Amino acid sequence: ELTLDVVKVRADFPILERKVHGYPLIYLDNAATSQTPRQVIATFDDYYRRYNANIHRGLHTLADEATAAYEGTRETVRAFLNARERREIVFTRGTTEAINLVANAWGRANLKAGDEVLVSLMEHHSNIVPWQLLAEQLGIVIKVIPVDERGVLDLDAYRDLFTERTRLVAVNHVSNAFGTINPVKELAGIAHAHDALILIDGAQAAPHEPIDVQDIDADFYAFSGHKVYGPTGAGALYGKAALLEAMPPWQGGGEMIKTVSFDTGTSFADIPHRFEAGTPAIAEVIALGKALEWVSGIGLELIGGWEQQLLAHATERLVAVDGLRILGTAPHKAGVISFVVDGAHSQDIGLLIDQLGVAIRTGHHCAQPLLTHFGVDATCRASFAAYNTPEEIDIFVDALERVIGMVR
Ligand SMILES: Cc1ncc(COP(=O)(O)O)c(CN[C@@H](CS)C(=O)O)c1O
Repeated sequence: ELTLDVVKVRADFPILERKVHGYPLIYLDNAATSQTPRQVIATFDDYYRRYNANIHRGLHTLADEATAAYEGTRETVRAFLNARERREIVFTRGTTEAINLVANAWGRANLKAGDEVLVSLMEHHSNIVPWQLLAEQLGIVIKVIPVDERGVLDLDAYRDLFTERTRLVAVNHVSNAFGTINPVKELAGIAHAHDALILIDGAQAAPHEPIDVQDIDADFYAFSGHKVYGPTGAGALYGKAALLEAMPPWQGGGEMIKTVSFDTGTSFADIPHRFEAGTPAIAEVIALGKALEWVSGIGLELIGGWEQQLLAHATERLVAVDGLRILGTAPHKAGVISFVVDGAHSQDIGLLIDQLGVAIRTGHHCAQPLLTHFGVDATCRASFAAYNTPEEIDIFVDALERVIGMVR
């Protein structure tokens, strides 16, 4: 079957030529942020050289060109998520802002004291803390969906958690700490059967597999551009049109209004601009569109298949390391591996392996409740992308063996 041409892919990433402490960079922290292809980098240069202007307002050529490029990305994101309508795509800074938008614009208008929100134990803090803030301010109740010893969401417990007060399920599509891929279509069906909505945090799914929000029947879906080979500062919230239309704005300012008057009050813009107050990160949004075009040019299925091969190779090599324990052993995982090593602190491993040019992440990965449940306060985490290779994984594991020898 078709396989990804990793040499061709790597040629698009100038940063991969870098040396770190004299060693070739081995970048395995893609769950934190992915690297940026030259086509995306060039977008910034082109924008600021040729058509930088504020959007939606000016009636001049540059403003028209900037607006067309910005709104062109809305169509690119619509297609990427297979949303029905372009107006169902709201640009945000990223996943965190998207989730906060839902919590504040939908949550405050629709949740009242005693209403229940189901959140899984494997959530990232950006899909926990906004709901905790609402719980403090509105008196809503957060219930935690447990996971089993593999880091797989407990579906039976999920079903049992629903009551007539359950209004929303907030879950990630893929765990950034353990790599678990959740059956979001099934989770959505169960939520809807109980008249609850579902928000899906897609930050770690968007880079690894095709997303179809209509097939999933997601009510809200969020992702960040910088994890899908795009820039920081641009991401998107998908929301069903009927839900977005019924939501009040969450930030006030220019762009999100139709008319403003001290006498007759203010009327708000239609969706999605109602949720895009002020001057946005124009170049970043345009670059996000270019990143998604780059991904589609390679093919997400091909990227996902390649990462599965890398995950299998890395898992095979890591399980052979003496004293190493992998956390997160779901049968259905994305390219993320968390592990601990007996007798060695994760942070020490991360610092020392960096001296050999290898970039992994160590710590709690903004998933403290999950790690605490598994009895650790930190793990080492390697996460893969389209430009990684089996040879890089071998260099990583050989370096890991060396470093473990030093710290033990
Ligand atoms: C599942 C999940 N959900 C939300 C976020 C937040 O994305 P932002 O672009 O920062 O808003 C992230 C980002 N996780 C990074 C930084 S903590 C990681 O190293 O795993 C995520 O993985």
